[in-house]
Parts: sequence; structure tokens; C-alpha cells
Amino acid sequence: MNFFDRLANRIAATDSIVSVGLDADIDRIPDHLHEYDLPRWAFNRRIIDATHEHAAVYKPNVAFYEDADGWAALEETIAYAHGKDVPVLLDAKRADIGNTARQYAKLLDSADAITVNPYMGRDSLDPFLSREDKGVFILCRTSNPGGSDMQNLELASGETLYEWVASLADLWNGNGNVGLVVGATTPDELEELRERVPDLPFLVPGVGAQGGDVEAAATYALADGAGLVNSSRGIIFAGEDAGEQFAEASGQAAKRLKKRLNQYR
Ligand SMILES: O=C(O)c1cc(=O)[nH]c(=O)n1[C@@H]1O[C@H](COP(=O)(O)O)[C@@H](O)[C@H]1O
Repeated sequence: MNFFDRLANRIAATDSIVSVGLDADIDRIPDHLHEYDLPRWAFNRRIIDATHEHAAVYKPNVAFYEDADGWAALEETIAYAHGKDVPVLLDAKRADIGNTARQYAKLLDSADAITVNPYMGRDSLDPFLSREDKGVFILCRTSNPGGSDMQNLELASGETLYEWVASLADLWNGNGNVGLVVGATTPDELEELRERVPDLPFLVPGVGAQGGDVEAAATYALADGAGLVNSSRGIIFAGEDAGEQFAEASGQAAKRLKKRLNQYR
């Protein structure tokens, strides 16, 4: 079964389109977890225990794990999420020339889906796109303040660069495994892109800590039952001041976001 069918099943089973972002910032995880060999894994395990009923996927951003202990923590986290039947979307934003991209694509051996950067073109994404059973989310209109610097440039055709990326992504979807990353901080673009590429599921980050539009995110994320709205810090650090009980607040935050999103879809 391909990734988006599995995701649609997971969304139906949990009644949730919430992507819980496991951005386990080592400087923000509770003090008492630093006595463990792998504090980020100890943290994630507790977050997963508290949130998995409300999680359509977990989305660890690899930036928070790119050191020796980090990779070990990430592998433990992925295996544990799978043990709870939750797919894992690795936020890696990768792409490169062919032989390098083939190495990056090995990240998909343990994860179910990945984020990639389209800037180097089709061949740089082939090693990801050819993994028919895995999901590939292509950065399109990102949520950060500088997202418009390049993505909103107008091309000779009159389209913007992000619109062109969306159309290319549609063309590259021969295996039915392509989605787009579109931020909740630009709701007009979200709406317009949903019309342009009605068949591509969106990963919509930017609600919560970045203050994006929850209603627009939920309204436009889904295509054929698959699509995601991510919150990372807003969920995993919801209990930052609660000491050893921190994970309870995360469970409540994930449930609250699920319910809010469900009002609009
Ligand atoms: O690809 C992403 O997930 C992503 C794209 C984007 O446009 N904006 C964005 O915030 N993200 C990621 O989504 C997460 C957002 O985290 P919070 O702002 O803490 O919810 C981070 O891991 C970001 O790297």
C-alpha cells in the first residue's frame, strides 16, 4: 500500500490530521531527562506515549538529531513510533546530485516519508520519487518570513515560482507518492494551491509557535483523505514548566489541536 493510502487510513482511524513535530531541542528538554544516555530518546518516548492517539504522523526534524547520539535517539524514536502504528515523516529537506541523493534517500529505509527541496530539479529528487511506497513532500511555499524572497518571484509565464513548483510536483507524481509543503502563514497561497493541484496532499506547518492560520490549514491540507497539519514546539514543549509531568500537557495540546482542526474539515 502506498504512503498516502496508509496515511488516509491512519487519519480515519485517529480522526486526526495532526503531525506531531518531534523537534527535540536538547536545550529545552526537561532537566531530569539529562541523566539518560539518550535524553532526546527519553523525551520522545514520553511524548509519543502521551500523544500517539492524536497523531496522524510524527515528524522529527533531523536538524535536532545530526550528531552521534542524535542519530541513535532518532532510530529509537522511529522504531517506537512504528510500534504504536504511527507513520514517521522525516523532515530532512534533502536533495543533491544523483549519487549523493541516492545516499540521502537511504533515510527512507527506516522512515515512511520525507521532505525534499526542489531547487536542484527532477534528477536530484529521483532517488526519493522512485521509492513508490514512501511519501515525498516537496517544499513549495514555506512558512518562514523569507519564504516570499524567491518563492513569490514572478516568472516570464506570469506564474510565481511556487506555483511552478506545484505544477512540476504534479508532473513528478507518476508513482502517486508526492505531496507539497505549504505553510499555514500564507492562507491565500494555501487556498490557491489547493485549486491548482487538487490531487496532492499538503503538509502544512506553521500553526502554533509560528501563529499560522488553523482554519485555512485544515480546510486545504487534504486531498483524497490524506494531508497533515504540523505543530512541533506548540505540542512537545506545552508542558515545559510542568517538570516531570511535562508529557501530559503535550497530550492535551495534541488533542486540542486535533479538535480545532476537525472543526474545519
Ligand atoms: O518542512 C517543514 O516541515 C517546514 C516547512 C516550512 O515551511 N516551515 C516549517 O516550519 N517547517 C518545519 O515545521 C516545524 C515547525 O515547528 P514549530 O514552529 O515549532 O511548530 C519545524 O520542524 C520546521 O522546520
